Amino acid sequence: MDEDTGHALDDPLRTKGTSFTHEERRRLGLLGLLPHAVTTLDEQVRRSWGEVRRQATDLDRYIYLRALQDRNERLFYAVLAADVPTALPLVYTPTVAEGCRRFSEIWRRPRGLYLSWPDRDHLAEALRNRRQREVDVIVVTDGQRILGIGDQGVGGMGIPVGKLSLYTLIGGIDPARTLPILLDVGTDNPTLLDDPFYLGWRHHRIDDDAYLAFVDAFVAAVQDELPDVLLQWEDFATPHAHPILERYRDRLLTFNDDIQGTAAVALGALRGATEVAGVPLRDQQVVMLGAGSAGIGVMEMVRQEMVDQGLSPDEARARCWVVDVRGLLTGDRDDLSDAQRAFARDPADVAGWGVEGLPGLADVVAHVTVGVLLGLSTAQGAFTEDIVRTMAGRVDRPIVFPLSNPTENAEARPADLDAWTGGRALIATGSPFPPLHREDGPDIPVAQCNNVYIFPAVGLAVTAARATRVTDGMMRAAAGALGDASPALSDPRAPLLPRWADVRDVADDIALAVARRAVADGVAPAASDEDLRAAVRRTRWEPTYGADGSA
Ligand SMILES: NC(=O)C1=CN([C@@H]2O[C@H](COP(=O)(O)OP(=O)(O)OC[C@H]3O[C@@H](n4cnc5c(N)ncnc54)[C@H](OP(=O)(O)O)[C@@H]3O)[C@@H](O)[C@H]2O)C=CC1
Ligand SMILES: CC(=O)C(=O)O
Ligand SMILES: [Mg+2]
Repeated sequence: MDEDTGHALDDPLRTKGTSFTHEERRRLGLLGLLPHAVTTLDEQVRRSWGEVRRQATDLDRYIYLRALQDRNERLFYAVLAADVPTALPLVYTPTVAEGCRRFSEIWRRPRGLYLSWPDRDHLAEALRNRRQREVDVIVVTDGQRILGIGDQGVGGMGIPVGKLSLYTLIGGIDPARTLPILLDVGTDNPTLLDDPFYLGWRHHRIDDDAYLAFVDAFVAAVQDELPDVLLQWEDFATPHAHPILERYRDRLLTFNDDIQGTAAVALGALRGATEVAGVPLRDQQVVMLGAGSAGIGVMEMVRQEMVDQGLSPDEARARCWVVDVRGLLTGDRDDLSDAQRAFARDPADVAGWGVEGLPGLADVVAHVTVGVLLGLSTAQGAFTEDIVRTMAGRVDRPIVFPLSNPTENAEARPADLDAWTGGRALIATGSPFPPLHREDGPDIPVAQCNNVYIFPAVGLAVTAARATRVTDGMMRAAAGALGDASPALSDPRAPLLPRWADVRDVADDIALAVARRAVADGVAPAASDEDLRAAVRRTRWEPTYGADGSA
């Protein structure tokens, strides 16, 4: 009984803490190990929220919730589910950014796998040591581009842990079947290299061929051990993100969240926005500030959507403008990747503008009737009052999405956008912001256009449908289903994306659309809609206590 006793109380996936009944306590050898009272899960949830609120700062709340996750996973998810809008900013952006920055300082217990360069010849062994035997979803990062806060080395682990908790909360993926992984190939962050408490491999980053060989070895180990797993790449720096995706997308069940997930959520939010603006995407001029993985990924999907709405590829391209830290992407630049080059403008397009050097965002907005302004640049405040007022002087309903994370990286604050446009801007942000105040009616919530609307549903879809690949069509299907769920389609004053209270129902709808497309694309076994719907339902894990303490 001794070992079982330890398991029932200490195993975070099985414990019920004070909710073990007296009968269970006798049967599992727990008698005397708990105070007498038997609480319900609901009481535990309320008590935990009291604890969360009593913490002094959001970082303390993050630490409390992460500790709860390590202690009792079902309670942790029941706590999150009880108040998603309050919980999300604590376990995800913006607080997770602080959790990553201070990862070594706030370290409590291990979770997931740390695959370090010095152990490169033993990756398969390390993978075999995982606590979870069967795994549906891996989220992996190398910590180099964490949100908009750069290289966090081993601290990047906060992101796979956080994303996977949302796979469970929103997508219903069984937490026992999720695996966060950190590839520790060093860090170029001088603060971390100098930090005596830094827990990662204290070394500058490995790069180039050696880096790619390490990633190859990691993928080979995953394929051997977990051939059916969904492998999500997260927060890789742009020079690695695209090449890695291209290398594996036709060989594995895999996708890059920053490139593809962000694209799908942005397109989903644009659906409601263009509807309210009364100008379809095919008739908009779209400007993206930021030409990293996320910005280019979004623009690729935007352009494809314009083509689907009837434009030729060249016509669609002519409506897309991408600006990075140097300025507009133009064909005469020699610093562009292939993915960026696809959006480079002919220098002749801007020759008549009379601008010295490369046009910047303000120049583009001054010379083009921009209807959609998107930001994935990490550049705080880059959507200035002048830029936004100029844009709003040309179009009735300017669509402005400052999407960079965390909060301090946003290209503009919604309240400012609202003021500068006289309430006409259609806004969505990457991190949460307070609602917009209205004198003549209720406050208007700001949609959070974050890939969290997409990746949990994609995970649910591929798990339920037993898909073997993530196709572009599946990501488009996700965008379409999310767009269909936009509250703004039926009420122009409503937010562009669904309320958090509805996010799990919306995830089911997205998952069904993605699963259906997986079958249509031939990457999942044939199944009827009814079968897929039932599979989605069956796959969804719920945070409840079973009838006894054994499972
Ligand atoms: N809302 C969401 O769901 C998501 C949001 N994001 C956010 O998007 C941001 C970017 O991510 P990602 O693309 O991966 O990051 P990158 O660092 O790869 O890309 C940033 C891009 O912005 C450019 N840039 C930097 N500073 C400026 C500036 N002052 N003016 C104009 N352009 C600038 C960079 O140019 P250069 O390379 O020349 O320096 C680069 O092209 C992050 O903040 C991230 O958190 C990402 C994914 C999802
Ligand atoms: C949301 C997200 O994936 C990012 O900011 O990187
Ligand atoms: Mg990311």
